[in-house]
Amino acid sequence: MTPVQAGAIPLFMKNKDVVVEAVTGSGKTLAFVIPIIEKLVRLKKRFAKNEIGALVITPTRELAQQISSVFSIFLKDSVIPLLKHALITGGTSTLQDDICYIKEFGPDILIGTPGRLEDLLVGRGTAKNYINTKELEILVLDEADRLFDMGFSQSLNNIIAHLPKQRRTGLFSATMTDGLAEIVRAGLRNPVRVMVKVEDLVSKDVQRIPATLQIGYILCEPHQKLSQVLRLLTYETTAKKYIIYFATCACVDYFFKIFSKMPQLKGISIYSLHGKMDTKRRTATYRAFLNLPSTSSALLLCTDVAARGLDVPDVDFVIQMDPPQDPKVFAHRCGRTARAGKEGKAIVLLGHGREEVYVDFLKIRKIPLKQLAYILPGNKANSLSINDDDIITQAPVSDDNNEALLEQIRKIVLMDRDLHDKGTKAFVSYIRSYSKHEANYIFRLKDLDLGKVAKGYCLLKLPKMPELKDIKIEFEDASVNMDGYKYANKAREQKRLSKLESDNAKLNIQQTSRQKKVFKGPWSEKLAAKQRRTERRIKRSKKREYLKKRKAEEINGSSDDINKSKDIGVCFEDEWEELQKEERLAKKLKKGIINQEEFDRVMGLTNNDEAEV
Ligand SMILES: Nc1ncnc2c1ncn2[C@@H]1O[C@H](COP(=O)(O)OP(=O)(O)OP(=O)(O)O)[C@@H](O)[C@H]1O
Repeated sequence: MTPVQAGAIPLFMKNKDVVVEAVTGSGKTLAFVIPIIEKLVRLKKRFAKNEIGALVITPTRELAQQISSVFSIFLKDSVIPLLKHALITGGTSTLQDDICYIKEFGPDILIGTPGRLEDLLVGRGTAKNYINTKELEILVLDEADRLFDMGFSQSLNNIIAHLPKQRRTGLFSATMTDGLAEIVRAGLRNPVRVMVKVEDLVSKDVQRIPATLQIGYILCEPHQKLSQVLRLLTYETTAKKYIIYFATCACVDYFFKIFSKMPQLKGISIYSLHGKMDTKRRTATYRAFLNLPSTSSALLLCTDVAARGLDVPDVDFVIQMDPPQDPKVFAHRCGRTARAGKEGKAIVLLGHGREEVYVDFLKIRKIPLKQLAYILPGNKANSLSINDDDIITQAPVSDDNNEALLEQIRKIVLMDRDLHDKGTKAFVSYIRSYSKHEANYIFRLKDLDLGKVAKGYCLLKLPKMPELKDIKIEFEDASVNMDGYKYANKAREQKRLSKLESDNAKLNIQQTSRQKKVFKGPWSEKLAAKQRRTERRIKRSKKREYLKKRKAEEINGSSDDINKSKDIGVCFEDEWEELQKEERLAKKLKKGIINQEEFDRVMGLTNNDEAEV
């Protein structure tokens, strides 16, 4: 057994509730799979088809799938034929499908994600719960701290409220919180805490990462990140399997397209995985990456959906383009390598200045990081040797090779407008995600050089977004004729062209209606018209002034009207009517009941009069 198994299994078997915290890849899965099977076997009891004896809840489908496959090893017909387990995650099957399956198959152990489990165990809306949990013996929450996060907490509370109080409960994670509230919410009774610590053999410091994991960081500018990643991928000759973490789904989509078109990465199979992918594609990608032969070179671009719990064999290198929004996820991401005693490396790219504070922030959390050199083209050998102490260098002010690389990518982007759309979406989503960092005293949007980020995303033009409004950005805008910028997909391009045509037609109509009508008559007429307009303007302003005064006097109680009217020398009875008429017409014009032409006609304004207004 691994240390965490040696600590947790006997306690769980002795009917204790357990809270287990042990570093990534230390074997926590077996620490609950074995006691669940052992306990249910010892019961020597047959559960009814709609009853279950154990429930394992995880935050992601992939993790549930993985745990289910660990159960399969033990519950194959020939080994323990009496117990059955089922994977319930939604996404690929409907609720009705799941109910039919359970009715027919009658599993004793359910493994799943909170949403679909809630539907089955508690029922939702008018739907009734189908599964009977009265006989439930064990509840396990894997990646428990994540399950207690806002997104899952309601479903989790509903499920837990539905389970019998007389049960054993186990919480497992590499980053269990100390929060008592969570333990109470999960309904643990007198829980025993199992913590497996790792000690650095040299410094004797306790750390929260596996002893075989080395974590390094490279300082660079936002527009140098891409070249650093590409150099890491091409220079590290011994590594075969990489995982690269990005901040958002849109970033994964964009860089997946870019990486797939880079000649430098020819020969490496590239996969992408994120939460907004269609479930079938997501499962297929995960399986394909999982089952790759150990000799093939492969790269998985993903979000934090693949940060926790996934046990992909032989991942040599984890690269984080950016630190995660939730600092707890940092150790989980790194922990996809260096599992079960194997060696592994993880690297995070940080910006100069404020972001460097993140290193100390992690150190306090017992996650030690070592600075690595900015990788220049050609310096393969020592740039990645995390053990080498004298390799600390700053990124060079100019890196011609980096500029050439960005230019190369911009050319790729120019080949398909879809890449420009994806890049813009990725950039916008990145900025939004950066502004939501939990450690926001380190990651402050106002300190981020957005121009350099845009350059690093190889944008051809800056998008309009509120975050960019008041910020001064230095950005070299590539002069692209957007109207002529085509989609590689023919149907999409055709659609764009049709839209462009109709937009242009609409614009023309608007422009024509707005265009001034040019006066083409003789000079003398033009002058007379101008004279008439000036007179009218004077009259109108006098009227307005008079009416204003009159109103003020009405309010003040004075009634010396006639004298006042003589003072301003206006015969206002006629003009009062004219003014009222004009006002009525102006209202109609505003509401669109009449058009400008009718207004002019009724008011006695000729086209010529109006021409220069
Ligand atoms: N006793 C053991 N002997 C050898 N290998 C083991 C043992 N227990 C587990 N392993 C292997 O160790 C690897 C990691 O195990 P597991 O996925 O359970 O880690 P974990 O602690 O849950 O990690 P994470 O925190 O990332 O979820 C797996 O490949 C597993 O097969």
